[in-house]
Amino acid sequence: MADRIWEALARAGAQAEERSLMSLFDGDPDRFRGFSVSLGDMLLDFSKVNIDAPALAALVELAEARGVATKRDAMFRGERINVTEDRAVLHTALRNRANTPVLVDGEDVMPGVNEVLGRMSAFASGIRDGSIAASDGRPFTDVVNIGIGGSDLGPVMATLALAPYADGPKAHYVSNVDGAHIHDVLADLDPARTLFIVASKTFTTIETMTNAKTAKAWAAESLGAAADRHFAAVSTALDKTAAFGIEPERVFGFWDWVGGRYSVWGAVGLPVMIAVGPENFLDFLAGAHAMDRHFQEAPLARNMPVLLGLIGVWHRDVMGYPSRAVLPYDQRLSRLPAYLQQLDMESNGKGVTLDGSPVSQPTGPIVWGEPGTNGQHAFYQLIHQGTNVIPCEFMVASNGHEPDLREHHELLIANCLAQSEALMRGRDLAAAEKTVKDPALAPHKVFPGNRPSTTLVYAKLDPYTLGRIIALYEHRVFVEGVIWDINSFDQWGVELGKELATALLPLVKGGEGAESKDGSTAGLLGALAALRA
Ligand SMILES: O=P(O)(O)OC[C@H]1O[C@H](O)[C@H](O)[C@@H](O)[C@@H]1O
Repeated sequence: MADRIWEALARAGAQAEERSLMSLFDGDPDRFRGFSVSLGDMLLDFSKVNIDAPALAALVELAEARGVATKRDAMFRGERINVTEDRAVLHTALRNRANTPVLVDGEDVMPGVNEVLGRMSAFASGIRDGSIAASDGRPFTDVVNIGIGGSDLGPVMATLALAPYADGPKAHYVSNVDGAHIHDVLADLDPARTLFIVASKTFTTIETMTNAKTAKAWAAESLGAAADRHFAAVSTALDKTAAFGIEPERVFGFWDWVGGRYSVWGAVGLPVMIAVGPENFLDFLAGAHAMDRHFQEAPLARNMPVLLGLIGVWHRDVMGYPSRAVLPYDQRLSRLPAYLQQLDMESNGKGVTLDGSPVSQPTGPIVWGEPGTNGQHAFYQLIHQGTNVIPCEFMVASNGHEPDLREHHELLIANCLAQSEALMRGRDLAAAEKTVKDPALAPHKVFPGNRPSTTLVYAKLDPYTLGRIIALYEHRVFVEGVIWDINSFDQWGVELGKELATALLPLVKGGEGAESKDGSTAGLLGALAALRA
């Protein structure tokens, strides 16, 4: 069944190679309506993807044949779909604002979810109003989250995205084990007014533990034993947070059924909640919940995450494009590409199917991007005229948060729409010749065009909309993972480097044994040792 659909898709792809994107609009005046999908004020336009109605129908048929709906329902029901770690996948329960029961092994997880959310809200409110004070009784002015990967990227991205809503203590983030990171963050802070949140699902991650120890020593240097009152933790490993000396009432837990890169909706979101307040944080959850409901209820052919996933599969597997660019025309989404790199590439950068056999087709693409308009003045050259076709995913709000700067926003929107139009239209040699005096220059001014893009528009980047955007991308990754028959919820690929780093550390410190390494690694160890000041 699926083979037949793939064959039909391959034929559709060959046709698309021969056809101009513009011709699809010529043949269908209603194309925008047919090739876009809405959820409230949010609209995803995919009419500038080189796909026609039969190809779209074949993709939807593929989603049906691969069991996207059944697997989606199994995820929401709490089945152990993360088979290699034997875990359920229930980040959706963290934002289940309907509070309907969600069972794992027959037990409803919602009371626990609500309890942590309630404790987070009380703690965040206490920090914000000063009733939970620093050791000298004054309010905290700064919060430093120490975490990495899923315990960092989500809160960093969301804190920046929701900056207009931030009225609490200032949030800072330390992730890199490079001492430069914690050094530069602490340089401007007063230990007497700083709260640290040590966020680590496992509470073993070497970067986070190293940074946490350094932070503790820094705080203790001026506060002595009172430094303990400047620490909180977010983890699933409550024994380890206790061993680190963090009081149990300052520990916010989550569960093994929440993957790190899917964890911003729960305790990992604590620094965001402290910055913007519990109400805004709940709006963020409500937005994600609205997208969850849409994903569960809308027919596949009108389902935003399903369609975005199918477009991803079309570009990756049918058209053979190796990467995709995420281009938010929204400065406050400038950390979204980095966030999506973990979400997408750690989830779908896999080479074996669920049963361990090699995949038979390309899986997750390379995801990258920067906000527009900055990207236009940097890498868009390659997107327009380079030799790879890079599908672009634009996003832009109808309104900024700065009503006095409306002209800026109009320019932003004009640039966003101009880019997708230029990518689609291109400019042929005849048109290029008209723009130059010297005909030898004309080929340099040719734009191949026919370059696909999607555009997501929304009223305003508020907490509810941010929740919808992130949940949209989470489910898109899920849909693609189901079609590729891979496990989107494990991350074995990050292990080998960690093991080797542990083994290399004694050699970096000057220990014997470099000769047991390959020639390059031994040579680099020697070169770095020789340069050591
Ligand atoms: O939250 P932690 O247990 O400290 O993990 C932090 C990160 O490190 C791991 O190596 C994984 O690649 C990520 O998925 C995870 O988010």
